[in-house]
Amino acid sequence: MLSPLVELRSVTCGYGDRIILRDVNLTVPRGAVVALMGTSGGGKTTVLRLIGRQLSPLSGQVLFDGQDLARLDRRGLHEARRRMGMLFQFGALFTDLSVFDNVAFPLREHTRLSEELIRDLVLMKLDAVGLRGARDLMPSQVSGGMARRVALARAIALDPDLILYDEPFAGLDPISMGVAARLIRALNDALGVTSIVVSHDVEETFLIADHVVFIANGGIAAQGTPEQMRASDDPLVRQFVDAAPDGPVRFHYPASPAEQDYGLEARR
Ligand SMILES: Nc1ncnc2c1ncn2[C@@H]1O[C@H](COP(=O)(O)OP(=O)(O)OP(=O)(O)O)[C@@H](O)[C@H]1O
Repeated sequence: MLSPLVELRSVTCGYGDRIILRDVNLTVPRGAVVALMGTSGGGKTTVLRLIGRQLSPLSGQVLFDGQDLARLDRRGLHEARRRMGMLFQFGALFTDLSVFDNVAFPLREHTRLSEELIRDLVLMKLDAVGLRGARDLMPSQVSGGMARRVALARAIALDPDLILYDEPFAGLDPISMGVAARLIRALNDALGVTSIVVSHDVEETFLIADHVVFIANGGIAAQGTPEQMRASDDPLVRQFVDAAPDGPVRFHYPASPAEQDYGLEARR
């Protein structure tokens, strides 16, 4: 069996004194679309940061293609990151560059390919997301859904092995959401990559994911195929799948007791 492309082994991490994930083990098989879902603030984006090594674990290991990211030197880390395409929430296109130049940017920045070759590659990537014809438009002239697809073309410009998506459906209308979801799956399979998708959108995510991981309360609360998750009787999974407002997910960010904050105790 092939080793997983990404693996978290007993990872504990946090920001400052605050522990966000405790002793987490996660396996992302090659070629799979793995979805990270769960409570707001639960640590989904934190997992992406660990994989990009924008954040280092306090203990445990994060492996990318069998290599412990913490042991890589600058060059090794640069190489590893080059193999990861990242697509963050609102795509963040360079507003003063055309669609074409946005996609060409990483190729110009990280390779010494000729402009002629870059042109072919950019048009291929734009074609893969259905936007070859939009190459000359400026970001202000494309819709939100199209902008997301341009950002995706840019994220795959350097032929990554892994694509990390943070909330790729946020702010999209239902049709663009469906298009984006199918595109993530289609690109995953056509390019032979591995994808990790952080998302709140159960329908779209379950449609395309091979494996769903629910992150809550400092760890992995549940995981399995979308079918297993749909059939699960875990209250947390149910709350998500049924989009129920009440359940084990807490609405409040941890805080000192309200009485104390409002000074009611002192007034008594
Ligand atoms: N740079 C940071 N410094 C301090 N705390 C942070 C930082 N980034 C995130 N956090 C905290 O870590 C927790 C996990 O954040 P993270 O962004 O991973 O959550 P998430 O599951 O992606 O949430 P959401 O679905 O709301 O985007 C949150 O409580 C957040 O406040």
